[in-house]
Amino acid sequence: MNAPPVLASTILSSLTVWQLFKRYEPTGFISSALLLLVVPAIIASNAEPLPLSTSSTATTFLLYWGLLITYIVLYRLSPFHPLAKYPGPLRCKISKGWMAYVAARGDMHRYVNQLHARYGDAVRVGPNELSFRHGDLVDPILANKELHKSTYYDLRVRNGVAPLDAIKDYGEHAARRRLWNRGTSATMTKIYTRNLVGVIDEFIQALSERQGQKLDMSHWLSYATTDFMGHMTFSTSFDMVSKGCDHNGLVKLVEDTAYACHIIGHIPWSFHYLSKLPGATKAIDEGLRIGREVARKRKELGSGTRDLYYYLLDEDGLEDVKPSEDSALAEGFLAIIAGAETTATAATNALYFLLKHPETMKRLQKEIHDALSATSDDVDYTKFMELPYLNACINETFRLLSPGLTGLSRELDVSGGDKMLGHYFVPAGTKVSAHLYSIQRDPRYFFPLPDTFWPDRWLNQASYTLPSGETLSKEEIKLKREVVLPFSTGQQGCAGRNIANLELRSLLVSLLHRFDIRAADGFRVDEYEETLSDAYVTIRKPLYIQLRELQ
Ligand code: HEM
Repeated sequence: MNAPPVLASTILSSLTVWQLFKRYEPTGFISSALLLLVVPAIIASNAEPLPLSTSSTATTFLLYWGLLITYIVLYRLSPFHPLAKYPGPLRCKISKGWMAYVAARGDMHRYVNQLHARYGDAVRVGPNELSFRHGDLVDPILANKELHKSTYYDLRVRNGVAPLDAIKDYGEHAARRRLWNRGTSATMTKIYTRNLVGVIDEFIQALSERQGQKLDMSHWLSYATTDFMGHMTFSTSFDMVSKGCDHNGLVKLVEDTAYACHIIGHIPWSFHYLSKLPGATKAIDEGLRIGREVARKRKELGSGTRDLYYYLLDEDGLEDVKPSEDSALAEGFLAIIAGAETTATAATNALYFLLKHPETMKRLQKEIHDALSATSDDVDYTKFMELPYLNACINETFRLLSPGLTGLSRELDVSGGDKMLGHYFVPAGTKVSAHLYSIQRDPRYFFPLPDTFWPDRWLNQASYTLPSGETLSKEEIKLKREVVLPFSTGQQGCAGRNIANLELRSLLVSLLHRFDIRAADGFRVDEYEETLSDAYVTIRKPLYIQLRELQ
């Protein structure tokens, strides 16, 4: 063998392997190792005896990998790529590595928003990925059974067992979702209210003992919501409120796991390799392990306890085929990550906006005081759902800062053919998302003051007075309610939305009824929003406040 044949076989085999990658996207460890390591090793071993530079092992490997990368980049930038006509930054078109980097920075919500401002309603945010900023595409993306959850969710799957939110097959999803629906029904929500009242009483008492101190409400709300999830789901207490700290590291663990999943989720195949490196995927493994452990402990309690896990384990025996132990355990971490931090974020975000707009806080407190003074001592928490200004403040909080800041990623099956989404042609195999953060601030749907916290827009009145004093008629106000979807929509929408809505209102009402709330001395309130980190769920930084009990 001499140099020209070695060069020719390297070019030929790298071309063939590139075609294989393009067509079948092999991500398994063995198939990838075979194509990326064994093929060049065979070429190199044939070339080894010759003292030519092209025949050295290192040169062959470098040439082979270099050629593969070149084909991939050239193809992704070429007019032959199926997404060639969609605009977007060069680095997004070349590799998802860039978006993984943006995810690591924590400001993907703002970055994609800027891309839409620059490139328009449809942006190519990855080599095979589109983001849409169009109100009419939200439902066709999130509630469309021709799309399924993208590979972004694959990291949640262990040994072939997926938690509910990572199940792609709609039939399988419906069967598992049935269990969740029983456990989060209206009847069960009423039963959980007892847990909620207990947690909130303890929470308010703990805060009351800390009046005048500088408190991080971001943390305290996590303690309350995590404790509630513990009682409601596993009949256990995580004791965070009573201890006044994240003593078991659960909140930190949820954040670390979400952050790691969010970065690696952009390049899911890399997980195979990273998981082989000591410590590289520790946060994800640990999160799933703890979730299973908590769930296993609950299972050992037996079927005498009627909590959410009672239904996830099908302890009432309503299913023909009982859920496997593995699938029930897989729901453990989902319950914690989906239920606790999301609600804590919603409540902290609402408080942040209220601190920024003290006149709104005052008006809301008046509504709450009037409502509560008209009721008996035994407060009916479900009544909080009917307070119009509270609902307006919560809707406005969700519009500007939903707890999930990123667009939820969906995928068009490779085998399902190309589709039209609105007037956009979307080739098979493309990942798509509706960028709610951008849509929910779009002046075409929310006018006036699309970027401003102005809850009045949600009230049903004949005319509206803006903070500037200007008056607008109802007809001049734009409010596209149906695109404010903090809980997503369709079959895969939030399973706990009723519970979350009740919990959120109960927390805010209890706080605002009992305390005068101010930003802690020296704390710049704006800092809170600037430091929010988008990790699929929001990772919050401190919101420092001081409380004084109202007489
Ligand atoms: C304000 C609080 C909450 C918000 C904003 C929220 C938001 C969401 C969103 C956007 C999804 C869809 C995720 C996706 O498609 O990737 C979701 C799914 C889910 N949520 Fe919530 N959630 C909240 C509270 C809760 C609570 C309290 C629970 C549990 C009781 C819960 C349980 C779930 C579950 C199980 C799913 C997966 C649903 C499925 O795949 O069918 N969530 N949530």
